[in-house]
Amino acid sequence: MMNIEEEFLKQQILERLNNLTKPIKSLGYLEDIVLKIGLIQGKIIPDLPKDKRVYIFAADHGVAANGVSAYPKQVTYQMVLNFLNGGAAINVFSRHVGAKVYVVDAGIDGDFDVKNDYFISAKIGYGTNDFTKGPAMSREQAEKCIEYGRKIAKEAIESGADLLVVGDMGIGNTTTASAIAVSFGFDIDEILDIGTFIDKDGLKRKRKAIQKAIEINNPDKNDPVDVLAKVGGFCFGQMAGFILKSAEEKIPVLIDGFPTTAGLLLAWNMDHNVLRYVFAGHRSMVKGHKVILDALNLRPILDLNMRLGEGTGAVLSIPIIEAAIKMIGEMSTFESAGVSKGVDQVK
Ligand SMILES: Cc1cc2ncn([C@H]3O[C@H](COP(=O)(O)O)[C@@H](O)[C@H]3O)c2cc1C
Ligand SMILES: O=C(O)c1cccnc1
Repeated sequence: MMNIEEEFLKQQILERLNNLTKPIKSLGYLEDIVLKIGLIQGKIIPDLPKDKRVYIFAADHGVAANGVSAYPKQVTYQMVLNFLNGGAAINVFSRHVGAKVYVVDAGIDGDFDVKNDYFISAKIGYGTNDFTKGPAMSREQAEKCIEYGRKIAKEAIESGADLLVVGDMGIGNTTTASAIAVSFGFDIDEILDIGTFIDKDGLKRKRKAIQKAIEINNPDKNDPVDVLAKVGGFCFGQMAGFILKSAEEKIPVLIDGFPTTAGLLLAWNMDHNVLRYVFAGHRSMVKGHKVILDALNLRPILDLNMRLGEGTGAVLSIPIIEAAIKMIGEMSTFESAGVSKGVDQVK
């Protein structure tokens, strides 16, 4: 619900958009994007982001022991080193758009001996328990995840970040994300996907693991902390806390593919208001991604047949957001350019 000032600002933004030298609404979704950013910043002409950052929440999952991913668990650890060395897809794309890459150890099964300003140790444990055998973590750990995620967002914003991106890394992430989604009532048949390209048998094992997780843990869909504790992962809880805090501080936050959208699902179940600050950077190829985005009424900016994660799709959407901001700030109005308005616009 918008208050009177927000409603007034919205009208002012729409009036400016309609006075720019273009047919009414001809810039489509770009106009919606800049309206949302304007309402977030409380300005008709929003500022361009000056400090763009992606935070990759990395952790291991006990469920990976069930053969639910096409890759071995060690890849989580190895990819973190790759991120820190600047060699992953997210590094390349972030350099391209001028964003900084931060890596969070939310609970990887391994220790890091790195001193790097872009590495954040927020370890809750050495991977979660296998949730096909019992809860992934304790309720205390789940609460700690949310708290750590909030703290990471707080520190990011206090040190100047004005556009945040959520990224994920963790072998077994799409299984855990699916278990979270199914716990909240999504149909497994609409959600289940091959993730990093598992084969038919792997997909069967994945389905079984998700079903077993729900069956034996009985997560309470009205209690998001319970869902996180029973069938979640350390990185998912931290993503949720990060999104909640970003929204509280009125900083736009971009989600990426299926796993980060499961993080949003947890946050949304704690506070529906987060959606005013969240953008879906892209739609990934994972089947359930569209299903969840549609349920949240979030329209993705890009649709590039990607299925990677790390924040890659979201980071690539940043130039579109920037172009939308430049559009409202730099385009001439009909008056300033001496261009004739449409017949219906002339009163
Ligand atoms: C080399 C490599 C780099 C990645 N970067 C992101 N992911 C992505 O794949 C994982 C989830 O897929 P699943 O649920 O099938 O295990 C996550 O780590 C995700 O970020 C990667 C996966 C691999 C193998
Ligand atoms: O949707 C994603 O972002 C995704 C898909 C497959 C593996 N990891 C992430």
